[in-house]
Amino acid sequence: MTDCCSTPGLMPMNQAKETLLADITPINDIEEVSLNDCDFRICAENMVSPVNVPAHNNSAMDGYALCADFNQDNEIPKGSQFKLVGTAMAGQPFMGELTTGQCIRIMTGAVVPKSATTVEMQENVIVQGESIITNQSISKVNHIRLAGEDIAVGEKVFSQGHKFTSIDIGLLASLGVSSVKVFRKPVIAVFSTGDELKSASDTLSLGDIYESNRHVLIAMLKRLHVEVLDLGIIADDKTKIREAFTIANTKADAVVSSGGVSVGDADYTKEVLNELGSISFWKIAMKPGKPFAFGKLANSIFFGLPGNPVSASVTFHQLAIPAIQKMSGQSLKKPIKLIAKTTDIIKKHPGRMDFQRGTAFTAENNTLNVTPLSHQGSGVLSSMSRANCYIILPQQHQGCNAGEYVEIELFDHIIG
Ligand SMILES: Nc1nc2c(c(=O)[nH]1)N[C@H]1C(S)=C(S)[C@@H](COP(=O)(O)OP(=O)(O)OC[C@H]3O[C@@H](n4cnc5c(N)ncnc54)[C@H](O)[C@@H]3O)O[C@H]1N2
Ligand code: MOO
Repeated sequence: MTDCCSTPGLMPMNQAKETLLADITPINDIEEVSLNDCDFRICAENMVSPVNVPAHNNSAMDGYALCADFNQDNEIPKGSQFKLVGTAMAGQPFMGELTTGQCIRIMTGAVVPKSATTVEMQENVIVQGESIITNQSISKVNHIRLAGEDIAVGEKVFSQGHKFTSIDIGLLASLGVSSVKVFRKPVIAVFSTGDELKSASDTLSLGDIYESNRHVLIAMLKRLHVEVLDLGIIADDKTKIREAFTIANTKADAVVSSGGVSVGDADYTKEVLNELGSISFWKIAMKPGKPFAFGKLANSIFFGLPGNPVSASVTFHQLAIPAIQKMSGQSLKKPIKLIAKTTDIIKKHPGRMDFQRGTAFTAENNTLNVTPLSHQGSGVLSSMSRANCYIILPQQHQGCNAGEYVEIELFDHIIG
């Protein structure tokens, strides 16, 4: 039996994603921000290091920098004696050089003189007056952090499209960089359509529901660190929907609506979009999310999400988020898919690619297992909230028994 809600001619999910991504032009406006403001921002140029890190050969240990002759095994034998001629601290280098048989006291991070052949930990020597004696054999170039061994001057540190992280900020600081060039954040307009939709402060009448999609979408957009233009709840009224699209077209790079994209009598979103712009495709072989629509206004990209809360969240996450990332100038990374053993039967009719919701866990024998959530309905947001992964079943998959293996995708930081 095929999927009851699948109709012939639905665009395969992967084709929909490729078509949509191919239509996105990355933002090219560049701005300069200070180091402490670049977290989550997208690098707008290929960056090379202006300096060596570390800047100088320096000691990895508190101990002694020695100038020694090494035997054939590149070692200094136990019992060798060195005369102490000075001290090097971090930030206070020893200004002279050593000759064979000499050493200096040295602290972690202090510059190692060019003439020093090795550094030994203080635990491995005995101090006798103005000399030290090795209490074990010592190998060459020990405990010296070489100049440029972390990053060499001129080495590429970040590529255009990289999203800066907290650690990257530290790395940039270690290069003496105080500001970076990043792409402007895209502005994303969001609205929900439906006469039945009410805000938390409203009293519900028969048939009304509390609106949730916009809140999910805005939360995901905030995690993406883009600018959000919240256009609120729009009634099932062509004029009001037209107004919302007109505002979005002048102020936003993309507009995301939910609801009104199916075939119901009040499903006006598609109709208005056809008037003001063009629809690239509508209806895909994806469950949940069949009526997903993608198109363009004069100045903005349009994502029309289905109204059902799970359908809206999954299509937004799977299709709109990668598109917005591309629009932001970010290099796209393919999501990591894993293979897990299902603990329960999985039901599926062929016809659409399923993104079922599951909880993945490591079993006692260290194998990755997944339990499909018992309620897979497109309106059951509570089961999505309990899930930590998608169970992805290809279009022609027909379900499987407990103990069989399926592909899963763990929820990322945008949805999880
Ligand atoms: N005859 C057919 N009917 C439907 C089909 C179909 O192919 N033929 N497709 C079904 C599928 S699949 C989906 S998904 C829905 C999507 O319909 P719409 O995008 O037009 O969404 P609405 O009808 O406006 O709403 C559906 C459902 O979701 C609730 N909703 C809507 N917006 C929100 C919101 N912002 N927050 C919370 N809940 C929301 C709404 O009250 C409805 O219950 O169409 C099927 N029908
Ligand atoms: O595609 Mo709808 O999103 O199955 O409920």
